[in-house]
Amino acid sequence: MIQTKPPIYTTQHHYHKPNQKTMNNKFGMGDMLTQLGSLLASAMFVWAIIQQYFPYNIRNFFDKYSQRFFTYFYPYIQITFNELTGERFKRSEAYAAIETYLSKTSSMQAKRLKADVINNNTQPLALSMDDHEEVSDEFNGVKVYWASGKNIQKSQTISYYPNTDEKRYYKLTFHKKHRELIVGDYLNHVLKQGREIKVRNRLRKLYTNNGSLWSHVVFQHPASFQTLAMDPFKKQEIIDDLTTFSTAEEFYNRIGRAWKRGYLLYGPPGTGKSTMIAAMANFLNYDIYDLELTAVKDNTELRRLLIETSSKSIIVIEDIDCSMDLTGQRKKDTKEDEEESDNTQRSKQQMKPKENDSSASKVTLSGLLNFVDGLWSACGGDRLIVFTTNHVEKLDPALIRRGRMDKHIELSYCGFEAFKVLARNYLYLEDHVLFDKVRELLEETDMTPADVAENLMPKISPADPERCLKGLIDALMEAKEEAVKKDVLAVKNNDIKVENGSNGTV
Ligand SMILES: Nc1ncnc2c1ncn2[C@@H]1O[C@H](COP(=O)(O)OP(=O)(O)OP(=O)(O)O)[C@@H](O)[C@H]1O
Ligand SMILES: [Mg+2]
Repeated sequence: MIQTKPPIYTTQHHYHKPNQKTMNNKFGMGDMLTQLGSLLASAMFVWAIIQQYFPYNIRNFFDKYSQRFFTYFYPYIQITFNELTGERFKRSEAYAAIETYLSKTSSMQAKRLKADVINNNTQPLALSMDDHEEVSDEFNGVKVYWASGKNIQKSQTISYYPNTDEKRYYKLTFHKKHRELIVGDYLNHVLKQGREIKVRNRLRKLYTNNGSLWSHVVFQHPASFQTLAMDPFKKQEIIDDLTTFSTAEEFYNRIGRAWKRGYLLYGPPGTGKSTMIAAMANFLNYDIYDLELTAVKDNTELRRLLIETSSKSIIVIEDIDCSMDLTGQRKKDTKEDEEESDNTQRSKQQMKPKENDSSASKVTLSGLLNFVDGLWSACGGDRLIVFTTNHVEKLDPALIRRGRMDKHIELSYCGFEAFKVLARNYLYLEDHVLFDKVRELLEETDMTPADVAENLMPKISPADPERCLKGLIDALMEAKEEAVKKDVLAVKNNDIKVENGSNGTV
């Protein structure tokens, strides 16, 4: 319920007195309180005069004793939260949380507001009540009052420019009979809510490491689970898993496990692994730390980097199989692997430093494992770690066992359900006569969502959905023919090898 009432303020010091009528009704003190009210009013008048005309130290003296006098009769408790705290006058976290918490109430109740732009216009204006405004709030049926104010101390030095020291504060007023509730549950609620809103409103960051240093840019990726093309049941399962994880702090505490979760995303290039990470970050409102392992000198540097990551973040290691020499097995098979891998994979390998390169990373598998379930787990707060790979079979089982990588998600070639998401996103199409043909071809051919998306991309303006679908069908038929040709060739090669006495293995 909203209720505003004019605050009573003196010119420099501000004293809040809740509405007299409300007090009478509420506490039934009748005439006695009316008289007390006029006594208080006269005292405040005298006080205002003192504030205006007396030197600072005399004012201070009167302040001290008048405060004691008021407190004696006053049935309300007041708590002040100053903006600046500590020796270095850092901005108080409590003040910031209260400001954020009161933003919504202030925008509805206060008559004078301050506005600020947050997040480079990506969010609505942040409103807070101006100095000397007051709003009310309710918690478990108990009404409390928040007033904003500032103390001004005139500078002692003489300067051409007016130099004042403004100390802002929020003052919380409530009846003393609710002391326990307000000081305990209510203030916890205010601080928690305030922090949560702040996290929601903050600019998220994408960190990348240059050697042992993180640098960041603002993370603004439009990917979302809505636009991610994949099987809807699988998608929902991932969303539920993320939601459960992000709200399970108490659960993790209770079972004595660090609040972390590992995801392994695997699948061919262009199936949406990186897109899914962006969608996860947007869904959870987390920062992303994109860790380039090849740029990390050794395990010590890795440790330092990881300890610096903040909570509510996703730590990503892309193409984990190419990032380091994870297993002896892989080293042995390198030659064969390269023959097997497709062009994209090969180019990824080429971008990584050579094994005998002296500047190559000396991060080891055990260093990484230590971080996944050792050191890293000791840093408080919720963190997700996501590994991606095109070749899950090459990873050391120790790295991806449950507990380290809790959830293994395969992102694969485009199915019909995934195609429908892309058709909706790219062409605003829910259904079309050509959909049946697309379904049939998708079942017979492997095409990545990236390729399907490229074919659905309108090439002319305004978009012609039928033309795009026909273009996709042509591409799918072409891919099907290619695949058939490849199969025929492979069978032929095999036959030749068998004729020549080879056992046909490659
Ligand atoms: N499942 C998908 N849903 C929506 N768009 C997708 C999907 N998969 C791929 N795309 C589109 O294809 C592009 C490439 O996808 P992405 O980079 O996520 O693939 P990847 O699996 O990370 O590939 P790589 O293994 O090469 O890193 C994206 O920009 C996105 O537009
Ligand atoms: Mg990728």
